[in-house]
Amino acid sequence: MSPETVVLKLGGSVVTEKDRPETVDTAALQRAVAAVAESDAALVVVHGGGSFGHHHADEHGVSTTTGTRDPEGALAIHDAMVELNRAVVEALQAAGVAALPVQPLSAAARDEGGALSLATEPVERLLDEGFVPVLHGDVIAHEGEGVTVLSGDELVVALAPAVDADRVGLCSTVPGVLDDAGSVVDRVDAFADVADAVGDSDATDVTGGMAGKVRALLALGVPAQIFGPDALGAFLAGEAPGTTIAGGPE
Ligand SMILES: Nc1ncnc2c1ncn2[C@@H]1O[C@H](COP(=O)(O)OP(=O)(O)OP(=O)(O)O)[C@@H](O)[C@H]1O
Ligand SMILES: C=C(C)CCOP(=O)(O)O
Repeated sequence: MSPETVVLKLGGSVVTEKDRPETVDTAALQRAVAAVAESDAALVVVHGGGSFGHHHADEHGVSTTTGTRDPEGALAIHDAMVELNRAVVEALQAAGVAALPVQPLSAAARDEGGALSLATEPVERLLDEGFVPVLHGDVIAHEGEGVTVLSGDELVVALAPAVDADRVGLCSTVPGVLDDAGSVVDRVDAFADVADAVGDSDATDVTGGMAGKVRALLALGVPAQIFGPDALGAFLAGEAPGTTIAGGPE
């Protein structure tokens, strides 16, 4: 039987110290990498910005909808993400994972309405050839705006159908989507279920924190899990920890 295909996002808040500019959380990254190295799945890994991308994007006033035409600002955001990507890829390779970087700036764009197009063939082919493509949130060309931020959550939504993912997981610092009382919500079928509870990130974050994540995953055709770092091994072993975001048409 061929292994299942899994799209996994490692939250920037997991692999970096989100409140300290451009700082990798080496211990957390190592724990995540160790769990990934144990997995038999055909994996596509995506990681977020954490204290690398968000801090620069915020400084240059760039979000997923508001762009910049300042090439130096755009390069500063991109370079920070490439640096984090290199740290993730090197940590994965050191653990024996056949990781290779894929940079969205050269593979994705938005139209005037913000709709994303992503060239997924390189990712599909790398996967077929036994590699683990590692993509990252980035800046991408946006019609009428210059460049805007592309979040890792959007990448997950675009990649899952392209690679015919069996499962999708978002590993963040929280154990799942939390309700008003702070308990993990088992399942979300529509944004209205959690609209009052979900909000932005606690740290500098230009892509919408948990609210953005839930909205993005609801657009997906397969169920997705949101869970914390302690549950990464369980998710990769086939369990459904944290919150299930039901996906499919709302
Ligand atoms: N109801 C909620 N349940 C859980 N987290 C919430 C909720 N409302 C807001 N949040 C915030 O959303 C954050 C998770 O989103 P965030 O974008 O920071 O995660 P990430 O994907 O791990 O990081 P990055 O965006 O850097 O990749 C939590 O740390 C918390 O601060
Ligand atoms: C801030 C940048 C460049 C990437 C954001 O990706 P995210 O952390 O997945 O939302």
